[in-house]
Amino acid sequence: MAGRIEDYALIGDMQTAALVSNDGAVDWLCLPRFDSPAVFAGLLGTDEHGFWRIGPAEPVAGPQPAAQGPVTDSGDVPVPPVTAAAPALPCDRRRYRGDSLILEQEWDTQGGSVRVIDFMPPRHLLGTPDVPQMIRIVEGLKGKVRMRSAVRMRFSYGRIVPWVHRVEQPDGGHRTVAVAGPDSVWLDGEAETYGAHLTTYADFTVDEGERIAFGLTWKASHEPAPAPPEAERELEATERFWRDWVGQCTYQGPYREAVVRSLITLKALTYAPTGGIVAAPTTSLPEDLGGERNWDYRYTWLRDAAITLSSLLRTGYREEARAWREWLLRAVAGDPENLQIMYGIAGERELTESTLDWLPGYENSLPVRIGNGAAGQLQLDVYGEVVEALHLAHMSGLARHDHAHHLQLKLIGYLEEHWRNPDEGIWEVRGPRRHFVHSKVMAWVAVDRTIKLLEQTPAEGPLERWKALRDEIHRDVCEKGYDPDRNTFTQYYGGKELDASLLLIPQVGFLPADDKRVIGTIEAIQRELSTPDGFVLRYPTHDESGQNVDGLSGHEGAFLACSFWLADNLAMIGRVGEARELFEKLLALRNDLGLLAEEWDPRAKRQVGNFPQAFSHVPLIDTALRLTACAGAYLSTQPV
Ligand SMILES: OC[C@H]1O[C@H](O[C@H]2O[C@H](CO)[C@@H](O)[C@H](O)[C@H]2O)[C@H](O)[C@@H](O)[C@@H]1O
Repeated sequence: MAGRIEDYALIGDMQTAALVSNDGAVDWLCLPRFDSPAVFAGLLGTDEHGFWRIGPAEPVAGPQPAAQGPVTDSGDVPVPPVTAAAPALPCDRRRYRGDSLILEQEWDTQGGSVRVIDFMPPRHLLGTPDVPQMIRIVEGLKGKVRMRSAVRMRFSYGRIVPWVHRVEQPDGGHRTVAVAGPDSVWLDGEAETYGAHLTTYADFTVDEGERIAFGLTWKASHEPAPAPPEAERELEATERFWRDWVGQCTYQGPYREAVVRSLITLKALTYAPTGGIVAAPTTSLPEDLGGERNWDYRYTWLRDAAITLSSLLRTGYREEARAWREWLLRAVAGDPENLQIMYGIAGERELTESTLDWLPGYENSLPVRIGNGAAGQLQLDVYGEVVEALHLAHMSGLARHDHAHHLQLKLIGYLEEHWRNPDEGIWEVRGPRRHFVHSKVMAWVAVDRTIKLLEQTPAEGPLERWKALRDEIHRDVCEKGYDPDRNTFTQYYGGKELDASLLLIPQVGFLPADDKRVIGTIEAIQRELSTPDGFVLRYPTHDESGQNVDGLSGHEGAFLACSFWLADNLAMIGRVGEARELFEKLLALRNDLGLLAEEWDPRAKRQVGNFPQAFSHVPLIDTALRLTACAGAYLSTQPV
């Protein structure tokens, strides 16, 4: 059974990622890409939908839970029956190894102590870019510990039981292959395996100082068998890769641990071959436990990717920005009329939404969706976010790119014609299109940054006309999107509702932070959209009569990005103590490994939504930079 969302750790190779529970189970793994069907989908169902657990097969140290089974007359503890797949014992400690994506989980048992080291070597290190691997090394720390590995592969998101057979190995290693349709998955290990209950087991004992490795490799099923992984060599190379990557970080402030973990997480969400960035590596982790607010995030949203790039640029990472700019130019090639708000990680446009009806869902949250219908929406803010990212890339010294320049001018040409239209807005609301204030503000950003570009470079463009356009949008928002009676901007023109995306108004420079309308909006959001803990909802999901306003049933949690934006705004208006307090409360919501989902359920006191989520880690970094700058401690030359 799947654990709480915060029980999971992320490992990945920058082409796909796995979630590993604190009981040693890999409950989510899509192969070979982030958006491929999962081979382990236990996260969205049960063990029947696939998992790979490695953990102790003997009682843990200390008082025993009832389910451990009797001790025999001889004093031996029986190996648990194979029907139980493997005992699921939460580890006693876990951490990432230094600043890396290498996970270490440790258990203390009656026989001793053991560590399981999990990682996915970045594929360019392997020289076989199309062949993902996951490696798990069991290390004896103390005494002698009986262990069990249980692998249940279920291809096609838990639906297909593959053909599994053992393959003789000349060197005495143990190899099993599972095949179904286009996929083959190869399990290598130094321990002998046996099959039972459509599961592959290995029971073994690890002594102090001993290391026993397992590897799982995906290959297209029509191709020759892959070489077994060289676990220790790949561990070393993976550790070196992350050490070198983190070494480029320019941030040295007081929140370094949180910032670095967020940066590593963002890097893990990038798809290395193309420069695309997924919003999260999961689908359908619910925003409302047991509800229908379940979405597939394994795609590249222009919005999420653009803000991710801004954070990476601000902390010294230029290569990712260059790669994403190339991705963007390929993905959006063509008429700006056809711009989508999101694409596949290689720029695919067809992201048709469907449901996987055989999966019971995470804690019965149905439906489980793949694809995302939001791909067909109109979200005008995206133009602002993309142009802002291109602008920042330019300001950070990334070499001018003629196509990027041309694209930017084309986007403004499109906006000039369309900014007056209603849209679905930043929150992708599945209700009627509206004149969302945030969308108009971001249209202003797009025009503003393009004017700055034209002023700074010898490029051609209708500068005066666009200056007039910029003024017109500004006037329109201030007239129609601001409620003078309540001294606050509103969610949409003529509406009364608030929206946390309005917190971006001072951040993007639409109005200065000390403008009374900005301060009024911040205070109104604090009053009307805050949870009792002081976190922030994106918008009210219900009107005064209790009706849902976003086309969906149920409630959602506090939106973590918006809560960071509030902290950021408070710092901008000089309420730095309050900002710091809120920021630190938000940091405390991270799991023990520093990871954040999309939302926080203030009633259940649990993380909810897809995990880990770029849209949460980006504002964490941005607010950390802001607070550090407020303290005068951020000495980098990067813009904040
Ligand atoms: O809640 C409704 C919408 O939720 C998802 O969108 C959210 O996630 C996106 C990716 O991080 C983000 O860009 C967007 O601003 C969020 O609202 C979902 O993908 C949508 O289909 C859904 O309508």
